[in-house]
Amino acid sequence: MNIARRPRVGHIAFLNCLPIYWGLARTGALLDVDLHRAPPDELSRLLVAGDLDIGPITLVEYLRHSGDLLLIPDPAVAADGPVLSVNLVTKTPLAELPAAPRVSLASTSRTGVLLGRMLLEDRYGRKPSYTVTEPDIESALRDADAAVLIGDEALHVFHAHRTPEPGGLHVLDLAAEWKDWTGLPMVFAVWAVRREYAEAHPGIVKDVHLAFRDSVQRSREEIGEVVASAARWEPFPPAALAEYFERLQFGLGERHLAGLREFASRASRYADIAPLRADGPEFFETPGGIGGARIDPEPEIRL
Ligand SMILES: C=C(O[C@@H]1C=C(C(=O)O)C=C[C@H]1O)C(=O)O
Repeated sequence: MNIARRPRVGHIAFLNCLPIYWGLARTGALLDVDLHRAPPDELSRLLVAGDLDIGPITLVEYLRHSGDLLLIPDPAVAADGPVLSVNLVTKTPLAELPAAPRVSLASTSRTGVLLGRMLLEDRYGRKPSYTVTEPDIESALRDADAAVLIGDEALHVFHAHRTPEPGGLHVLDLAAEWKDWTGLPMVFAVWAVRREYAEAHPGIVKDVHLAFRDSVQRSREEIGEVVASAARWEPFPPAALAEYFERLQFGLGERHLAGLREFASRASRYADIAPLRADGPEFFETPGGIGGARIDPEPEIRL
């Protein structure tokens, strides 16, 4: 009997991850992982607790637990400018927001809400009081002047209020604000592996990494199909989905790492987050390098 178990891998239950997982179904790699689909706060908790082996973790929780984790360079959920789905939603224009506004923070978010706090306090000079609420707009704005929302709900609110109307809500894209403030991309979620799992199963980690890399590449090549299949089930028109997937970035380049480090150094002033090591973040070392032989070799295809 084969007693090996599949790696337990997280899947954020948001549209933004569709292009990351799309290709796993196309290549069959989906059958080699035990996939858990949940909101990002839940996935982060499971990875930190050791109930998942590899997968997405919101940047703030990665920074809190970086000693137990190794970063995988892609995928990631990032944006260099507007992301459309991490928003500060206000009842008045930002300039008219009270000096001490009541601000709701979506319960599913750790990174977007901390970014919102940084901007409100350090950039816009407010002294908010915060409440964590359910992640939908009605709950969030019931007793508040403003709310930080993420994911599909934030994307809905963005589209509903894209064209400002008298008495309507105001939507501020926090990744765009971050870029304006720092000149850098914003990284919302990274993929990480538990350190002990990486030590015990480096070949599996490498294969999972390469499967995700292939998947994202395939999605980019077949983006029309990704959009068409999402549009069948999701309440967004194809053009909105195409625009969204165009905005999202799914890997960590040098500028993303600079953005990540900048966020980490500011974050340690707000929350119980230790500064990153000077040479951090620490990456999973792919055995044989990314271009090296696969642990589970595939026949080479020659044309
Ligand atoms: C861009 C997004 O990034 C998300 C934001 C997160 C957070 O704020 O903690 C967590 C995971 C990411 O998927 C989004 O969900 O809209």
